[in-house]
Amino acid sequence: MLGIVLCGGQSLRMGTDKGLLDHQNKIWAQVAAEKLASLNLPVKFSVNPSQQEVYAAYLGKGQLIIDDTLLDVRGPLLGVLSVHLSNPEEDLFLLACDMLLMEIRLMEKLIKLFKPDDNFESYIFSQDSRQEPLCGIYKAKGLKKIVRLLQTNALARHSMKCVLSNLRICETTLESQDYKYFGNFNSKEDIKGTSPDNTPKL
Ligand SMILES: Nc1nc2c(ncn2[C@@H]2O[C@H](COP(=O)(O)OP(=O)(O)OP(=O)(O)O)[C@@H](O)[C@H]2O)c(=O)[nH]1
Repeated sequence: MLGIVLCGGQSLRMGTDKGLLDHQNKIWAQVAAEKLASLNLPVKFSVNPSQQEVYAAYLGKGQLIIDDTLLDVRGPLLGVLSVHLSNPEEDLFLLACDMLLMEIRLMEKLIKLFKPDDNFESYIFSQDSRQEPLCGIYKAKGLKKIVRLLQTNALARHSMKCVLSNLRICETTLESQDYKYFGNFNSKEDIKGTSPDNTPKL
């Protein structure tokens, strides 16, 4: 299984590339990578073509998987499918670079549930029946199915939500006290609202 830090977004609400923001002297992309690495996963970073140079300078070119601009999708799904097409046999553990509060113990729960040969194609959390697609496991066999749906124009919407609706999901309901770890930071306002312990520096 590969650990994938998704950092290829436009960061329009933040106004500056979220993955490169500083948190306790590390860039957000690295903070997420360390969480994945602590699960003993090799880690790569999913970025868009315009980010290639700057991310290579921080992380090394070999660490990056660049979005495939020929795919007719956008957003996180573009990152996920680009990673899948360049690593078609790998199951993926995705983590968005802006989920700074994610706890490793929660990610470990998904790893413990994961069985390479069971029937499930994805392992995710949900809160109040809202699924959390950007911290979760996606099996290669499920992503192959999504690519097939896309190629035959049968993926109704090009969103992670729609991806999940087409996969056999092992869904774990979060305890309410764990909801806060799924918060993500999209704007400078979001960052201001964090507790002193978790305040990322800009
Ligand atoms: N590789 C890749 N990752 C993406 C893409 N779009 C979004 N992501 C990642 O998916 C996660 C969720 O993205 P959003 O916060 O919804 O979008 P964003 O583009 O980062 O931010 P906004 O422009 O403010 O919407 C983040 O970790 C993004 O870096 C994309 O086109 N390619």
